[in-house]
Amino acid sequence: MADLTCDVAVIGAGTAGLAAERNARKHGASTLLIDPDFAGTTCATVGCMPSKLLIAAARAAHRARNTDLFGVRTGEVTVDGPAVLARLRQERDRFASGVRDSFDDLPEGVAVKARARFSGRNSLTLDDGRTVQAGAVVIATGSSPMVPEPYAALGDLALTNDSIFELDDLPESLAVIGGGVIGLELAQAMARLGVAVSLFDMGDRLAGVRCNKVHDALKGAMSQEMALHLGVEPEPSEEDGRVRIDWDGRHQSYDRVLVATGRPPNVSGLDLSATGLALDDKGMPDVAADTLQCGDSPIFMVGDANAARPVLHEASDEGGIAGRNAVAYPAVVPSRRKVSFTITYTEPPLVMIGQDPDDSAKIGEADYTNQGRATVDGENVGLARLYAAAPDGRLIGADLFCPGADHMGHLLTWAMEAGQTASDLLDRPFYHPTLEEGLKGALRDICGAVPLRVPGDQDPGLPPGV
Ligand SMILES: Cc1cc2nc3c(=O)[nH]c(=O)nc-3n(C[C@H](O)[C@H](O)[C@H](O)COP(=O)(O)OP(=O)(O)OC[C@H]3O[C@@H](n4cnc5c(N)ncnc54)[C@H](O)[C@@H]3O)c2cc1C
Ligand SMILES: NC(=O)c1ccc[n+]([C@@H]2O[C@H](COP(=O)([O-])OP(=O)(O)OC[C@H]3O[C@@H](n4cnc5c(N)ncnc54)[C@H](O)[C@@H]3O)[C@@H](O)[C@H]2O)c1
Repeated sequence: MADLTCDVAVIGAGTAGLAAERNARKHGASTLLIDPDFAGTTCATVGCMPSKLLIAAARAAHRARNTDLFGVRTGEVTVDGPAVLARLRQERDRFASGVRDSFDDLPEGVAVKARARFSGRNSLTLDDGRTVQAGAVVIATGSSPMVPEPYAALGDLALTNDSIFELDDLPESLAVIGGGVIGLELAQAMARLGVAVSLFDMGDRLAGVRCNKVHDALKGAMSQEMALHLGVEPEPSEEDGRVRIDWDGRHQSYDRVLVATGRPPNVSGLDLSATGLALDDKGMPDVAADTLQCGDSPIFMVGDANAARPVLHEASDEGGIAGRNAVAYPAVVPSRRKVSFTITYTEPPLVMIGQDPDDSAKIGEADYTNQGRATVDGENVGLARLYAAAPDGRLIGADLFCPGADHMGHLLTWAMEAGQTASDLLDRPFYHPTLEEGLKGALRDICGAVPLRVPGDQDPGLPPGV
């Protein structure tokens, strides 16, 4: 006899799990939300929010140091590391406590403070010895930093996103291992805060950028702010209380090392083999993207745990879809998934939207190195590449590394969601002088290549600098 029973058990009280539990309860289910800590989400505590707070401080320092261009003299700019980190933690703690307050709104008995593992398809064992029998289970256990053994052996000298925001002061020097999203965002922020940063990646691509031209622009910009070592195998060791990195017959010492080599899903402690699901060589079941169901089982997998779209808004969407389907099981209903959209908060931001362009795609390009508004603001760097399907000219994807890419990326994603063409977008008003105006050239390229109507009553000239 199980100690606890419910219609839907959700494992993990992060963004995805909270959404799943909420939606299952909204659809009439009795629910349990199981988490060992209820500490707040990864996003609020060690992810999106503290990293963006660090980036905000870095932006302030960078702007303060770069006023001469405008004839504005500020004198020497100093960065007070403890003050930067104190503000970061103060705001971060407010975000995290907001999430923790939301746990108090859960109905009596829903929150179960324990670590869960499967003992069968519909049954869980908790680390306090209790058992749970559920009609359906949603796995929302998130992901954790992977720390390769030689870095783990460095003890406190090795940082991850779990520990870097707890530092009392900024290090003088930092090696960053991994040029993925986390490595890139934090490396640039640290460099702008005055830390001497070297970034190492065993691959040749930063942040998985798919477009060569965009990658060249990103790499060029980053290499001006940090020492960039791509396609190398860094080997760490401890030397006189510091971190020594050896690579390609060279070596250098750093105060600390940030390990940003990926965040695999938290599945190893779940005993998924007890579910009878077929598992791949990474121990992962097959998860349907439109229902979040594992095979035809009553088990659903959402957020970073399924490793498909490990960003916040997708974790939230997936939780919602799985929560509803867990109640409806076995009559699950597929949901339309949104156009994929990621922003890496470098400066300028790096944005990837939608599909890879195949050979038939029509491509438009906008150069921001001489664009009007970007030049006015002294931020003229990078480019935007837009992809459209032939023969109709529908926008299907984009890669941007340019000022304002985080905002323009939203406009483009929304246009793709609406099935709009390059011509449709050109029919919209473009204010002057804006970064959005820069996209006009790319949209016209696509209209010419498809070919597609360039709105007939539109002046083909461009205002200064566009
Ligand atoms: C440094 C960093 C910066 C980021 N920046 C951004 C950003 O700017 N924008 C963006 O969109 N995304 C960003 N992300 C990604 C985003 O934070 C994640 O995609 C999102 O938080 C994942 O939510 P989740 O619910 O899947 O996992 P989590 O919030 O991690 O929740 C998982 C929960 O499962 C619990 N758990 C684990 N195992 C068990 C078990 N066996 N039993 C019970 N409970 C368990 C954990 O305690 C945890 O509470 C960032 C991530 C990082 C690390
Ligand atoms: N702005 C955002 O939305 C945002 C910000 C941060 C993180 N995230 C999420 O967090 C996830 C994890 O990010 P991440 O940057 O940790 O992982 P990642 O998988 O994006 O990048 C890891 C990098 O580390 C390199 N690497 C792995 N092992 C190595 C080794 N031993 N030596 C040298 N290089 C090595 C890989 O080649 C890769 O480039 C991302 O997929 C992203 O979804 C999102």
